[in-house]
Amino acid sequence: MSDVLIEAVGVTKHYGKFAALGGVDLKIRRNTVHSVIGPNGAGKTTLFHMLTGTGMTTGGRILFDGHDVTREPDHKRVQRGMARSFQVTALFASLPVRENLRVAAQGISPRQAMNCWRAPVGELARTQVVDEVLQRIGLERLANTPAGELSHGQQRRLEVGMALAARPKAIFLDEPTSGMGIDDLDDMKQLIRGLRDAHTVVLIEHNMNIVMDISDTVTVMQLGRVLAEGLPGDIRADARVRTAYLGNMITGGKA
Ligand SMILES: Nc1ncnc2c1ncn2[C@@H]1O[C@H](COP(=O)(O)OP(=O)(O)OP(=O)(O)O)[C@@H](O)[C@H]1O
Repeated sequence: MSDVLIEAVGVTKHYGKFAALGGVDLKIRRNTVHSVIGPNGAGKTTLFHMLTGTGMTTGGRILFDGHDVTREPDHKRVQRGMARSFQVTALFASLPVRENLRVAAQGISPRQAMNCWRAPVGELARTQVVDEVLQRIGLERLANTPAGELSHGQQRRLEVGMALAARPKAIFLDEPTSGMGIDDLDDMKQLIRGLRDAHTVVLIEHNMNIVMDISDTVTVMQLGRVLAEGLPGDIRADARVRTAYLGNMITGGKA
């Protein structure tokens, strides 16, 4: 089995004449936290969309777990083991945390899950997955609390849990710490860091302290291309990266 789970080869994405991605090569190794950073408009979200199948590439290839998935729609890639973290709006506010996770573990939309005629398939296995996820996201004691009553930080952890409930090989997190208070950041950091034992994490994150603390590999994008890639320490010290960020953001207060 290859060490690489996800590979992008010369991926381009054009919107009319504008190249949002100008030929991106990327290798994401299994069981690592791989962060994608870069200034606003660098192409991070577009790259996520191409990797997860939310959008289709203009050119190049995307390989996942040894399969060429370039032309596969997102739901097919989900079946192969890719998951994106849900948005808070995808949580059922009035349903307990446990029930939200149970719905996600069924791999179907919340609305379908509300269909009471649906047979309870694999109930035991699902309960086990839900228990595992509850523990991972540190919400066991709030399992019976409606999702709408959780703090913002807890809801963001539940979003990650919703993606985990599908037992993905790769989990894509787009700014999982956005809007979080300082108290919640450490919990999220530990959660993401810990995912590597069973998952591969691809992360877009603007908080440089977090990126530098929890990443195995950092890819820096600029103007739709990869500017630099390497270990966090090397990226922090890279002169080109500092220039791209106008010198200060990348230090994350730890220059
Ligand atoms: N649907 C679209 N049509 C035209 N241009 C687009 C479209 N989506 C993205 N772009 C452009 O592609 C470029 C890359 O956008 P993208 O959202 O991927 O950047 P980003 O690195 O995620 O930025 P941010 O950090 O601000 O989220 C930007 O210049 C953006 O305006």
